[in-house]
Amino acid sequence: MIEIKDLHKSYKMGSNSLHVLKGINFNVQEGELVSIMGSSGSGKSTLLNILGMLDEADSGSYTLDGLPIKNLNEKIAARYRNKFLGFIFQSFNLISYKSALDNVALPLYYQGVKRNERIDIAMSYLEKVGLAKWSGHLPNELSGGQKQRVAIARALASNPKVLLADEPTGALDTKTSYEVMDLIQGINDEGRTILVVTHEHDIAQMTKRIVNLKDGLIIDDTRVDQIRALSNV
Ligand SMILES: Nc1ncnc2c1ncn2[C@@H]1O[C@H](COP(=O)(O)OP(=O)(O)OP(=O)(O)O)[C@@H](O)[C@H]1O
Repeated sequence: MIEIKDLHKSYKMGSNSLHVLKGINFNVQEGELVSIMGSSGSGKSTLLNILGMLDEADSGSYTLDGLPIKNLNEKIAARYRNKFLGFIFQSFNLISYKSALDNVALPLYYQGVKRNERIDIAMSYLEKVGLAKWSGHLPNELSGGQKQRVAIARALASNPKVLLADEPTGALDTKTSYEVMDLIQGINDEGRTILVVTHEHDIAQMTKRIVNLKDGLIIDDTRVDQIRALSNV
């Protein structure tokens, strides 16, 4: 589903340049649930932004579902993003003056889906995340966990192949974090490919594979069941 080869990215700062990704290689198969870990500044968000087609690498290649992602004009990039990718953010990024239902329906509006159909689809995803009863509520009438559920329903509404989650539990307490990860696991069990950026080890342990970044390089890439097997020895 995702193939990354020798990816490099630097940021220019005046006459200096900061080399953030220094040759990243990794593949994600369809249906995987992968966490990307690493300390602050290791390049996690930079990598996620490139995977999300919000930024481009300086060199190397990125292939998404067989399509090379390079030099796309913004219109085509936006079409690919809508078709392939759903985003979940730490701060939920819900529109404050729209109801939960309208927030979930918004990506469908941009895809040109008719209003009645948009509402039906959005409602079915709110049901899926357990929030049908809250459909008419504004984001500030919801708890953090409920807001993240709405954001997950919104990410799913356009039926993307891959979900990209940037610190999805970063603003939540421990119990709510585990509930949101349970939901993410359930969505993955249905076959959806999911990448989760997190700096929390407990959260990464709830995925199936942990990729560790350090100073712009992958220093470890391990299946969680192997870690469990080793810790049981
Ligand atoms: N747009 C930018 N311009 C200049 N430097 C940037 C930019 N974005 C990120 N950086 C720098 O690149 C490095 C990697 O940042 P990045 O946000 O990818 O790390 P991260 O692992 O996600 O960190 P955190 O866990 O703190 O979010 C940092 O030193 C950061 O200051």
